Amino acid sequence: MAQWLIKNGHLIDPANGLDDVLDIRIANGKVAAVGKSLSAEANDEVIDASGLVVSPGFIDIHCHLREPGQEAKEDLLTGTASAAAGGFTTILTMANTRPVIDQAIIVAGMKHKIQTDAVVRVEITGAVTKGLEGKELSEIGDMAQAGARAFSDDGYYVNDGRLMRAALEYASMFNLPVISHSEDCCLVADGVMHEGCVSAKLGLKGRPAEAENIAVSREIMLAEMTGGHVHIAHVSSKGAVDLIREAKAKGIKVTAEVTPHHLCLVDKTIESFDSAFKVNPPLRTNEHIVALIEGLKDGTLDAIATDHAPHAYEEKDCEFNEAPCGFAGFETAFSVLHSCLVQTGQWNLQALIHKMTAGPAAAFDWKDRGHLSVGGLADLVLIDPKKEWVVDPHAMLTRGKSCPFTGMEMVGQVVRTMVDGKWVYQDGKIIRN
Ligand SMILES: NC(=O)N[C@@H](CC(=O)O)C(=O)O
Ligand SMILES: [Zn+2]
Repeated sequence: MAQWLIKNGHLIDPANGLDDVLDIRIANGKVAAVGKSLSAEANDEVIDASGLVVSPGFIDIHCHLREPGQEAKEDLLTGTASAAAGGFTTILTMANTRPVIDQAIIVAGMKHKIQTDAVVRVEITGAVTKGLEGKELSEIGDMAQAGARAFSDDGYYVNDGRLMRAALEYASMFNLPVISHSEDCCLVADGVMHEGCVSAKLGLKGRPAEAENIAVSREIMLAEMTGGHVHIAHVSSKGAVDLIREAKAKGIKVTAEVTPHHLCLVDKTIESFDSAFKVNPPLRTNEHIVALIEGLKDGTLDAIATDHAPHAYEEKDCEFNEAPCGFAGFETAFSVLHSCLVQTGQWNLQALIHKMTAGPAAAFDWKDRGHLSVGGLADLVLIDPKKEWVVDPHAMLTRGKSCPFTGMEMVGQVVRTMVDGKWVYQDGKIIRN
């Protein structure tokens, strides 16, 4: 197996408190050494990482790989290639597939397919309810035993509080989180964008922030009642941030994530009627963005998650009201946040890397990921923090070519990704080992 000595990079490993120019040696798929001026051993291939940032591989706890069943949108090959290009070495894929991942046998089938097709580590979410129908609990225990790492009906709120309570109780027996897509179904009904001045002006039906706040409060109360771990997906409202902050202070087991698009885009973009901006929960306003950034800074929000939700271009290429929600997110995530929040002085690179590595790992208690400890997994990325590029979805590896960041100028990009001690991505290309 190849051995690597990556020299002179700016190594940022928040879990280990490292932020310095350091060398790192990789051997046998593990981190063999981290330190100043390490000397190459026989068989080491030396990489000069001067000017580059070396980070633990990113962890995405919310994505949609569309397999099984919707391969026109994405599959394990294209989805994990896209993840590798974005610097993600572990991703958690959601259960809203066809068929829905709601039985142990489907989890097992996915695990098998992942072994042959995936270039990054893929973890699996099982559905909370059978067929995501919100009527009957799925076989949570069986799926946990088959290797599911979380449970979620993402795409839908589990409207029946009794089912959500039971899901939290069962999942907690396996120490696994239940991930909530928190939007009250009745309040969002057929809304297509954030409810506010812009939706009123455009005459489009709204999804109020209150729908999210109400949904989040129930989840917090059920987590307190059951002692289970609830994780709030794609937090987008100020009210939700406040509720989660309060719940954490009380010691309730709640964790939360925020997406790059909710941090960097507002509802006003929809004045173009471009369906690339259509997503659930919807893009909101600056007031919400300020609260989300505050939530990241004070630890209320544990992780950045992409909610990579690709659709075939033809599906998105239609009237705003008719278009499906969501878009690809892996290949823009780091660059968008680096350009939009770090370059503008609102945040710093160390904190951004923390929320993409140690943050998600700690939220889901994935102890072997999100750090570059000696003896640990060699999952890492090299980032060129100065690289300038323009977002062009047609140059991306995902099949989801509709992207709300199209044409935006970026500063900073992932240039190499290593999983398990092997390079899987370099300068625009996937390396299949
Ligand atoms: N976020 C979205 O707008 N869409 C997601 C579902 C989801 O995460 O809610 C999808 O699967 O397309
Ligand atoms: Zn969702």
